[in-house]
Amino acid sequence: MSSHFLLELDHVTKLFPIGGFFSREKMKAVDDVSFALTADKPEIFTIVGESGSGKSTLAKMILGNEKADRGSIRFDGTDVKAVRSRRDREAFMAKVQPVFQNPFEAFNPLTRIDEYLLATAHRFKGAKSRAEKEAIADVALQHVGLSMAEIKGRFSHELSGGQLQRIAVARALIPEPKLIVADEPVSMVDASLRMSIVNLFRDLRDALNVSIVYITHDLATAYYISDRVVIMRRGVVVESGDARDVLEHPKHAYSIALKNAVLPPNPREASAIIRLRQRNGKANEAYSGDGDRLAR
Ligand SMILES: Nc1ncnc2c1ncn2[C@@H]1O[C@H](COP(=O)(O)OP(=O)(O)OP(=O)(O)O)[C@@H](O)[C@H]1O
Repeated sequence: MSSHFLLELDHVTKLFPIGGFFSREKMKAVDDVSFALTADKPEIFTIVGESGSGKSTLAKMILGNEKADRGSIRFDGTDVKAVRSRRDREAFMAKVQPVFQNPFEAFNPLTRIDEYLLATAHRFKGAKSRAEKEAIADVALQHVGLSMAEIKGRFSHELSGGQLQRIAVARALIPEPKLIVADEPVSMVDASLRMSIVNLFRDLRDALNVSIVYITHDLATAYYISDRVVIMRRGVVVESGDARDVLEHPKHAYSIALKNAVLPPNPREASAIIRLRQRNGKANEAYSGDGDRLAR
């Protein structure tokens, strides 16, 4: 019985074809991943890994945009594969909202920013009059430290990346979701604003009881806001647990390398890591022992 889980991934695997049109070979982008978020208490659950480790594929499967080849993903007790009709899909999307990496791509430069929020208020909250839509949008904006008065009539190029990402979060809040899946939400945001955006997730967890799946390659922000983490390498979860335990005392060679690559203990070690990266192309390839990625 799994109804006490908000989100439950059970041995999830995703395969992608490799080697051209006639090849039958497939690689495991996500390989036998299991974890669960309880419905009892909201949390920030972070998926950490370098580029290509399968984080975004996992996010797409949780959002129902990619289907798992093996295993199951259940949200609020329902298999996301069973969410097929338009009506079920809308209901699912109201509960599980995405925030994407690039806020500049999320908004058409020719459309006024407030129009997105008003359209979302209409679609998910059934708001009809402009005043009603604006009131809903304003409440969501207040949660991210903005207001309708500040953004009304403005276009995306008139706002900073940080402001746009806050507006993207506000839009995600309008349907009153239970879960936000944020895929690298601060990597395109100015470094000086990153912490304020990730802090926002913490505030939302506490104020609105929303759980966050936070996907990042950045251990610093992961350490700062996560309740629990999983560390992924080449599709596989190599380590998981309480965020402080895992990030302060990583056990797997890859987690240790990832931590050292972000926070080099001393300059000599940092240079060694850089040399290793240069020699191998990627830090990933410097650590073997997790098997290959070909599907069998
Ligand atoms: N649609 C696709 N078709 C084929 N291969 C894919 C597809 N999407 C992802 N992959 C491959 O699956 C692997 C995992 O990719 P994914 O984007 O999930 O990783 P990631 O950890 O999110 O990395 P990044 O941060 O660079 O996006 C990569 O080797 C990628 O090339």
